[in-house]
Amino acid sequence: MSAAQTKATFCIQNGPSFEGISFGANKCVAGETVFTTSLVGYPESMTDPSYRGQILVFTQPLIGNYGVPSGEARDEFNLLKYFESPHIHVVGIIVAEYAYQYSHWTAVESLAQWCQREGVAAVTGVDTRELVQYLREQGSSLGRITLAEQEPIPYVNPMKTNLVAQVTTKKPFHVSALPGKARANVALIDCGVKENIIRCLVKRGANVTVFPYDYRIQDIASEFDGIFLSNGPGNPELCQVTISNVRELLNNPSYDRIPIFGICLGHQLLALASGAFTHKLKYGNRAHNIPAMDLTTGQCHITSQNHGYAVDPETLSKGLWKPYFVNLNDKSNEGMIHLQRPIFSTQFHPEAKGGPLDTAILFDKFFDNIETYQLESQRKVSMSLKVTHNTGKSKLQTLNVTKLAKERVLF
Ligand SMILES: NC(=O)CC[C@H](N)C(=O)O
Repeated sequence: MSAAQTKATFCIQNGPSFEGISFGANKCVAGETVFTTSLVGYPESMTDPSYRGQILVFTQPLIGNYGVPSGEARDEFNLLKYFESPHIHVVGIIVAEYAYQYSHWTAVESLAQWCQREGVAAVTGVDTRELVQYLREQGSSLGRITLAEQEPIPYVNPMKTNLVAQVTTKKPFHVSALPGKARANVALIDCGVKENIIRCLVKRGANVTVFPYDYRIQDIASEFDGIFLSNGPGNPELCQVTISNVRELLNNPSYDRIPIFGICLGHQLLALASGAFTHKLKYGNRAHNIPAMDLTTGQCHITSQNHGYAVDPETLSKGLWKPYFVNLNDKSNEGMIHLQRPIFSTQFHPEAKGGPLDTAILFDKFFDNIETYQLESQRKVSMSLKVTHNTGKSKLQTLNVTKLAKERVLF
């Protein structure tokens, strides 16, 4: 340890302590301790709003060796090219060995510089094997990082707060498909959406209007060809306002053909809105190689995951919903599908980032549902034209999307 290095202690509430060296912000932090077994993708995981308030332990022993790409870089849709949101959401990270030397053609700074700039604590030199064995035995636990001589701060349980309210866009915003490529208008309820989910929609030709998590989607759903429910942090049961909005949407017979797709928290909220239950998993599933079997085909897909809660499949309302995917490691629920309507959701992340892209086909399935819905709606309009000479108002007339912000509104 050089003179400039600061000692750090990572303590688990009612559990072991680990001594290490700080390479992040000069700050004590507390949160829920979770671990990921992913080998790559630390910039994506750390900027994923679903990790809000957590201390993330990487089981991959060497972290930081490819540095951190630019948070300014944008793609052709004006979406962040390398990050999943503009800022880091974990409060701290724990690694076995921080790579002080980094090298990658996209890197603009080191992981240490990035953590320091973003006010995120980071500790290296921890035996993450021992730590993860403890977490697997005891379950996700509260933890805190204390630096050198600083006073320890109290443990905090972020799962008791409405984290979604912190990460959602504060005002609606709009991301357009490329000129000449638009084929659908999708409303996205932002509970902490990852940039790549928006990209997966716009690159398939959706004009995406993103709404705050508490926006009354049931009042404007008729303006859209499909509804998307995003991923997000925390306990899904604390997101009551979204649950009750989605419930109203589901219960409104005039929307019974509208396609809905939910991912991770979106899946859990859809389940709760439909009357099912969720529960907290012992230590969650955070990895890029989790096998999930499609129960409609028997095919197994390797999936990217990051969640601490799961839907109880036995509580899905029989005759209306059925489980869609199952986790082949722990048999937990990985999705649900409506038996009559074009609605489905997954616990895993088909958009990946990081992780395998095997299940990206589910976005195509959503677009197939959208196309069918568009055809059905056109047929209805032409029938009502014959009967009532209705002018068939074009969609998105009442919502002036051109006036909306073009990226998430943070404050
Ligand atoms: N990635 C997510 O959307 C996570 C969902 C939820 N916060 C959970 O931990 O289960």
